[in-house]
Amino acid sequence: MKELYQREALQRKLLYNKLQEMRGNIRVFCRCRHDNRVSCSLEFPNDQEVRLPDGRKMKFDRVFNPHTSQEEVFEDTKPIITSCVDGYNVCILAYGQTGSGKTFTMQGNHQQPGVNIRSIQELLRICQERDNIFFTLKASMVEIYNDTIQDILSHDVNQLELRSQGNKIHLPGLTEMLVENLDDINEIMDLGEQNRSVASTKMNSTSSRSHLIFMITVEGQDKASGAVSTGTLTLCDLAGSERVSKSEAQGQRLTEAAAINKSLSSLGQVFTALRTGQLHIPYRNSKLTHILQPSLGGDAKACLFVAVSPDEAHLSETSSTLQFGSNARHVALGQAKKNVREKGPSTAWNAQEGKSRGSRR
Ligand SMILES: Nc1ncnc2c1ncn2[C@@H]1O[C@H](COP(=O)(O)OP(=O)(O)OP(=O)(O)O)[C@@H](O)[C@H]1O
Repeated sequence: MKELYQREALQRKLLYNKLQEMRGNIRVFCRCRHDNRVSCSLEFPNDQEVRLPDGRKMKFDRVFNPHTSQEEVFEDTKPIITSCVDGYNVCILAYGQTGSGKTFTMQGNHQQPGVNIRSIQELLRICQERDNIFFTLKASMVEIYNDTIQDILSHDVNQLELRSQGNKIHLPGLTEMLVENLDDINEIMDLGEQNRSVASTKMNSTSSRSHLIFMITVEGQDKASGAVSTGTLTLCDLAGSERVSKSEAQGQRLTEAAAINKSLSSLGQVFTALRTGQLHIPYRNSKLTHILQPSLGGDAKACLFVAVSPDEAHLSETSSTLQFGSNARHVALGQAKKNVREKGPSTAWNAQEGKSRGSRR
């Protein structure tokens, strides 16, 4: 009986995912962080609902309670992420107030790696498995601080200008690093972390006051047909979403908070415009939404993590974070399209060309 129920539940879940995929809905996952210093103010009646102390229930595509492991979180995200190997643009965003577990979910730590590292590992595994295709993985990392974009993998942490052409965006001078194995991943992560802390010290700020965007481009050339597919995975750890009035910010902190609020509300406006089918989508209202345009612009797949604290003291932020996620669930990007070119010279670097580090776009 139990087995039958589990099979049916799995079947329902697969059908639901298929339907969401056809509509192109943004998948929204809610994760409540673990914190043994406080008792949890939220309840989790099942794996799709969260109940607030006032009795309100919010529904998401998946709810992860404070005891959910990094492995379990990744398992549910994996199918979306790995579709970039087939030429889709995929975007994963983490939204929530400071300290709610966004960085833990995305970056994690050495013992409990998060979505970022697990994603590249999984992409490398799939690329190795498909031996009829030459794959090239390249990684870039940028930080958006006070509406300026900084290249976190360049040694002098260059400031970058954003150029756009239709739905495409370009960041001339952006550092791209070739990823071939686990050592490359660790090297890139370490360099990013080091440069990020140098940059934030220079700016007298903390890294949680900026948005971190990690991009992985997967280019594959079919050895037989020559067709080339290009997929991009954009992993975005957003700055904390708390309100200025609550943080009582002044001076530089106030400027930072205002830039964060502006960019996060631009993100909300983009979601609203997409949800209500407006002709004009205001991507250019902030660097954050502008850089994310190809990932939210109609032919991509997107997944939003809303991270919340279990602490009763943060209930009002928790409630507004959950509301943000709930609104995003109704955003339909349209059915995702693959980026595949028939035959043609690949820009993919294959093994014979050797390793090109720190090459530029
Ligand atoms: N699910 C979890 N299990 C165990 N510890 C967690 C979990 N989520 C977060 N933490 C811990 O809580 C602390 C704050 O988390 P984290 O830095 O990820 O928050 P954040 O939302 O990214 O904050 P900020 O906006 O300041 O960057 C960290 O010490 C982190 O290790």
